[in-house]
Amino acid sequence: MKIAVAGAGAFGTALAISLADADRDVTLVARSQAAADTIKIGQENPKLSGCPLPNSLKVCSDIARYEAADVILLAVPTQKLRTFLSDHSSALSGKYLVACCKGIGLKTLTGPTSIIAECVPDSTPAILTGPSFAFDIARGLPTALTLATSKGQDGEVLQNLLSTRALRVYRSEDTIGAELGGALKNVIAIGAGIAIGNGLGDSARSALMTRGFGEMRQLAEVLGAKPETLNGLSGFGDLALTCTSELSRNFCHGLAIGRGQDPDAKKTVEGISTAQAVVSLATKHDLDLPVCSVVDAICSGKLTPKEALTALLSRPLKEE
Ligand SMILES: NC(=O)C1=CN([C@@H]2O[C@H](COP(=O)(O)OP(=O)(O)OC[C@H]3O[C@@H](n4cnc5c(N)ncnc54)[C@H](OP(=O)(O)O)[C@@H]3O)[C@@H](O)[C@H]2O)C=CC1
Ligand SMILES: O=C(CO)COP(=O)(O)O
Repeated sequence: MKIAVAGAGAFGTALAISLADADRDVTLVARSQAAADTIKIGQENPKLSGCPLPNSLKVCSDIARYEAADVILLAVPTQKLRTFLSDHSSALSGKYLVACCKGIGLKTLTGPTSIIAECVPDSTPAILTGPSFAFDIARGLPTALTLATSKGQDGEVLQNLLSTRALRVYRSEDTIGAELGGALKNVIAIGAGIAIGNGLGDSARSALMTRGFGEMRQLAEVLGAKPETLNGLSGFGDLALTCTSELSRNFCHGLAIGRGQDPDAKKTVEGISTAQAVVSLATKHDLDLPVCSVVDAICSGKLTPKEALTALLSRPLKEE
């Protein structure tokens, strides 16, 4: 099967390297010829420097590659996914479309697989998610991910295609649970970064992670996820990674805020828009999600970290 990777950022490039290393027929499709040339000439992507491309990896900006492919990995940020799919819907029809992004679309408050189904109705939507930094995947370090698609047979095809000797893909039919786990953990990771940056300590981080995980499960269940999916790689697994590593952009965004510094606005930090989406979903479904709400309030400048801490600590005491 032919694979095309849409979105020549850090994650798309890492997946393309890993699959080319495993002898898959894979093409990385950059947004512009200039971006493709930069990658080809340097034999590495400046967005993933230090990770050389294997010779077998094809790089181009030719969207005809989507028509020629059987499977397209969508490694564009979630808020850009709808535009990308709408712009290329005819080339993408009839394909396996595997979202590799972690977020909730602000327009419809739905995850990537719903956005795919809406924009390219005759495709097979799937999501690849779970604890994995682009650098780890590109360097062939052991990684385990979840591949979720609503039909088991399609899941098996994709599981076999995307697994390599180092990258172990587990299958699920719970697309909603898998995509919500990956999206929501970014919000909690920003909160964990704020706590650490603000000098609140590891115990505070653990409290935020645990209470935040409860909010992830609560919202996901209301939206139709299976609770056990949140306990797996795409939920708990990715939460643990992202809340504890300075390789995470979401965690580092929080760290900067907690330290009173300006976060790097050029980085892809999915948790900011996801926090906004979560607040809208909480209102719609009448849910109390205090950790996600204060993260959104801090990111949008409505609360300072100190005010957010006071708000959380002064909530009424309750049973766990
Ligand atoms: N980096 C990581 O370690 C991991 C990332 N992810 C997820 O992967 C997704 C992408 O993140 P990541 O690769 O790191 O982000 P990057 O910022 O490194 O890359 C995003 C890429 O998407 C491209 N892009 C944006 N809009 C379009 C479009 N309309 N058409 C084509 N390309 C487009 C950008 O191109 P341009 O520069 O021209 O705008 C850029 O190359 C996120 O959802 C993230 O959560 C998941 C696991 C790990
Ligand atoms: O999703 C990731 C790890 O699984 C990457 O996290 P960041 O987007 O925060 O860098």
